[in-house]
Amino acid sequence: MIEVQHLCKTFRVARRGAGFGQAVKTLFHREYEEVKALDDVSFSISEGEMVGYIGPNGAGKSSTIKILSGILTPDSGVCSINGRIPWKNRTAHVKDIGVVFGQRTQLWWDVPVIDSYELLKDIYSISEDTYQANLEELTSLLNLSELLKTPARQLSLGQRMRCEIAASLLHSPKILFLDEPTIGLDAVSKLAVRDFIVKCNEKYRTTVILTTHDMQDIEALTDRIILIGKGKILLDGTLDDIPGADRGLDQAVADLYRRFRI
Ligand SMILES: Nc1ncnc2c1ncn2[C@@H]1O[C@H](COP(=O)(O)OP(=O)(O)OP(=O)(O)O)[C@@H](O)[C@H]1O
Repeated sequence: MIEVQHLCKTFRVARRGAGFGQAVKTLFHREYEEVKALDDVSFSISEGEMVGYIGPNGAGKSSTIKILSGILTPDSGVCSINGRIPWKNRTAHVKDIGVVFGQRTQLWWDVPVIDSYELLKDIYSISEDTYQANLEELTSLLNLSELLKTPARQLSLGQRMRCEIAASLLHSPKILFLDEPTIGLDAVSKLAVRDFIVKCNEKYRTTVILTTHDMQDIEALTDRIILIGKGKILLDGTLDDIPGADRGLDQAVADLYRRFRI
């Protein structure tokens, strides 16, 4: 279903020292540095799998998700999702996927959440029946009824995240990319969101790729983990493949990062 082979992505980043003198100098001579965000990344994911994509800050997780969702184009390598190349067949591809970026919003800031949902219904050409059924189910499972009439900018982070997750699922996507979906959620909301993701997977065989620093998300949601560090895949296996995982995943993952010097 998801086939990624030898993906590479390099960013060119401008560098300058601190201070006014350095700022003036860059007006005449700009220095650049190349950052290898992805360095020969390969993996494949089958339909219905729930995979935790983990790694330290700057490892390349979001870059991968952006390529898989068609937002970013790699420099080289192959990426095929349901037989499509995400960044080339974007219109067809976005109908198959749902994306939640914990740090970004897909809701229109100034309008009530329900108006954003209506817009998404038109954008994705969701039929009235499917829209109403999904909205009803998502509202009840994610406890949204009090929030739908509120503009996104007036929601707390956790309330907005619940609305974001619903927004990404209105069109019944086959694949869900979740980039830090429980960031800022209170304990009750975290459990509700995790529960909901498990239900989606069980009921609709939704494939889930989850990036998070929250190891409880990983324990609750995924059987398989892919570890990335400095743009390279370092481990692809189960939680049992992480030494010491049975004694606490946070410590075990921190030890793993140290062992790989990432
Ligand atoms: N648009 C960009 N321009 C320049 N460099 C970028 C850009 N996006 C990412 N990078 C760099 O690519 C590398 C990988 O970044 P990426 O966002 O994929 O990491 P991440 O694993 O998602 O990190 P985090 O856990 O902190 O979100 C980092 O060194 C980052 O600085």
